[in-house]
Amino acid sequence: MKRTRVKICGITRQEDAWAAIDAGADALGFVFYATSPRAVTASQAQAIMKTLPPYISKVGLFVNAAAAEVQQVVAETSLDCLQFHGDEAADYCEKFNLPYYKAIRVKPELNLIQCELDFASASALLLDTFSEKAVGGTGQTFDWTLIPAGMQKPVILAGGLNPDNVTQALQQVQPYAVDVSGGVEAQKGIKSQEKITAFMQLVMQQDAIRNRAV
Ligand SMILES: O=C(O)c1ccccc1NCC(=O)[C@H](O)[C@H](O)COP(=O)(O)O
Repeated sequence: MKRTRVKICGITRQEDAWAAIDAGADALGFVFYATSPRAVTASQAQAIMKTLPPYISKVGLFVNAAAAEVQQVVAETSLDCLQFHGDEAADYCEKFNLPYYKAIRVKPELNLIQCELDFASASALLLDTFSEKAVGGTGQTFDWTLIPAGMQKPVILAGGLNPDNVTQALQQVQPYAVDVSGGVEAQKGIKSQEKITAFMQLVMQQDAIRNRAV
């Protein structure tokens, strides 16, 4: 029985965290990147994290942050995992004694098999949309045919997913997990309970169809 994991990223409010958990999400993302409209401080994030039940993964997102900044956030929060969304190298990502995902902003000329080798220590690769305008949270999809068959690491599909396109994404890519932020928002930084629920139901529906077929 296969199940697609779901991370809801860009959590800024306790009620949004709980809307995601109640709908069945596996992981919550907290953005520690000051220029993002979804940015939280360590103390804001920890105030939310301490209300969460067990078995929900708390992921801290950083973009080219100084190592000391990451260390401080790790010390002040109960993060389970780190997500590096900038140009970080593997030896930097490995410094923090926590599992990490490396976000790769996909472009046609990029060799994703080489990325898996470059980030051999990563728990997963998170494939997101490349944009000149923003490092992440673009709300735009990328060309999923650029993902090669036979990737060895778990693939977390991100970038512009929403209730209108997640079914097609799951059918086409069959990723280990999907990651969504803007597609389940009412406005930037504020999640919509209805959109989260719709998104989760579609993922579960697709999993049920896939499991019936095998
Ligand atoms: O959300 C942001 O503002 C952000 C800023 C800088 C780097 C990454 C950022 N977000 C990444 C995510 O929320 C997700 O991991 C993923 O990229 C999905 O975003 P979206 O396209 O909005 O679904």
